[in-house]
Amino acid sequence: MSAYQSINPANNQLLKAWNEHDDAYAQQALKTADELFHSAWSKGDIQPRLQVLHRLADLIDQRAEELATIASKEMGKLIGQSRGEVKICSQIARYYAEHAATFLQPQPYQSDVGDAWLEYHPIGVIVAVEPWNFPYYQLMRVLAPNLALGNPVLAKHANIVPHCADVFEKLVAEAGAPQGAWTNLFISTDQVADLIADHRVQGVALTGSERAGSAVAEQAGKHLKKSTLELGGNDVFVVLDDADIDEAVRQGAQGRLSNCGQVCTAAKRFILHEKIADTFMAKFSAALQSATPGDPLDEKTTLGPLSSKDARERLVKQVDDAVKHGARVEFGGRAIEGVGCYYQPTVLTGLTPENPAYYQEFFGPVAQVYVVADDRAAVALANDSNYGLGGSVWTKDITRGRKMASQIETGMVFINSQSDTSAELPFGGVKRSGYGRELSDLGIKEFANQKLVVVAG
Ligand SMILES: NC(=O)C1=CN([C@@H]2O[C@H](COP(=O)(O)OP(=O)(O)OC[C@H]3O[C@@H](n4cnc5c(N)ncnc54)[C@H](OP(=O)(O)O)[C@@H]3O)[C@@H](O)[C@H]2O)C=CC1
Ligand SMILES: CCCCCC(=O)O
Repeated sequence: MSAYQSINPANNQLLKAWNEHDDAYAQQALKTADELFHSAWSKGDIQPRLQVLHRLADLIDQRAEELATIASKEMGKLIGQSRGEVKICSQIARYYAEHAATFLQPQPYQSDVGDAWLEYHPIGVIVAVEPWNFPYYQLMRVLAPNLALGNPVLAKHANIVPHCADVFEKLVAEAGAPQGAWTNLFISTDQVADLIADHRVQGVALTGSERAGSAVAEQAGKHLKKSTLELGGNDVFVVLDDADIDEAVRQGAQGRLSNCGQVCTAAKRFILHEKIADTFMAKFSAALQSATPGDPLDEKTTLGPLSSKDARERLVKQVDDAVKHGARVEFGGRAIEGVGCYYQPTVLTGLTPENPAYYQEFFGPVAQVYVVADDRAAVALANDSNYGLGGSVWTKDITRGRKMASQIETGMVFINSQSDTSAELPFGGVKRSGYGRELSDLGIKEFANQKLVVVAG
């Protein structure tokens, strides 16, 4: 049976098994992509490439409901959230269509050596290895900047979202991109390693687990290829004593439950100032427990399933282990019996550094809650993590919030908002959350040859 299967996690029904691609197919895809890189498409005028992105954005807008429905059926995201993901994909495509030419303008450097400037050139074929949790957004974050720059991309998507992978490839072709600009490959991890080793591949972008990131980055490093990694996160949601409690509760519950908690930048560790902890917990608990499980395609559903049986089994074991090591379940803590991969909204307290779960990301509707006495303790707890992706701080005193944001060791911090993403904002982390930045002017330069040219004075 193929590794690539569309299975609806709301009812565990097999929708379709997709044929895997063999080595010959992957090699042909690489040959086509490399030939495209050496053509006028990649090295010539940027405008034809930007026109494709404009048309892609329009196509996505026109087919938004079809695309959203495919994603919700294949990985369980609530239909409204799938619509939101599709919308940001067209935003990203349009953003690079409108701004890439400016980002890639030669940048002058003042120098006594002579008249100096930096040029931005594509480097070649890029491999993209992407996860299921945002089945279109993760692909668009790589496609848009690299298509604008001129790097062809070979994409290996997660094996549980093949329909999303297939329809994305078809959309890019329908938007007018030549064959080789974006190729979806239903291949194995070994075949990914073979591609990374090939001299025609110049870089690899991965979003996913530390395990996958470590394996892919090792292969990239071994073959001296540039890589970017966007891995897990264990983001804090710090609520200080002067916070807007009701808004913090609304966004904290939304953040923990969105996409059934399967978001790398979701609020996961709730750090509450002791003066407001009881008030926040009462409202937060009510908000989490009010979530109603159901069919992700039903607008009334507020709690979808986890993405797969494996994802739920992992979460069940992870919470059970946390309890074995001393964590307290304030409520939830169990799989929801019945059809589908559902899990109860859960709050864990009493986690100490001696409990392995203290350092773990819960990729599901499971919140860790901590109470602290002051800002210093909040920062110390926030930074006691192997991850460094995002985080949010809630306070009416913006100076206080900015100070804390600067002290939290992550790649992104939001003040008075849950973590978010938008095409114009750099996205990425530090520590075991990976390296590199996607989106914004930074994302288009990660796989660019930033070439210095100097005319001697
Ligand atoms: N940062 C983020 O946005 C995300 C983070 N995660 C993290 O990953 C954890 C597990 O999720 P999971 O779905 O297993 O994510 P994985 O990391 O296993 O999958 C992400 C992608 O990497 C691929 N992959 C996995 N191992 C290798 C390898 N050795 N070489 C090449 N490609 C590889 C997967 O392919 P295949 O599907 O075929 O295995 C998939 O395309 C989550 O609990 C969460 O912590 C998960 C999703 C998104
Ligand atoms: C809306 C936030 C997107 C986060 C993408 C991720 O989980 O990697």
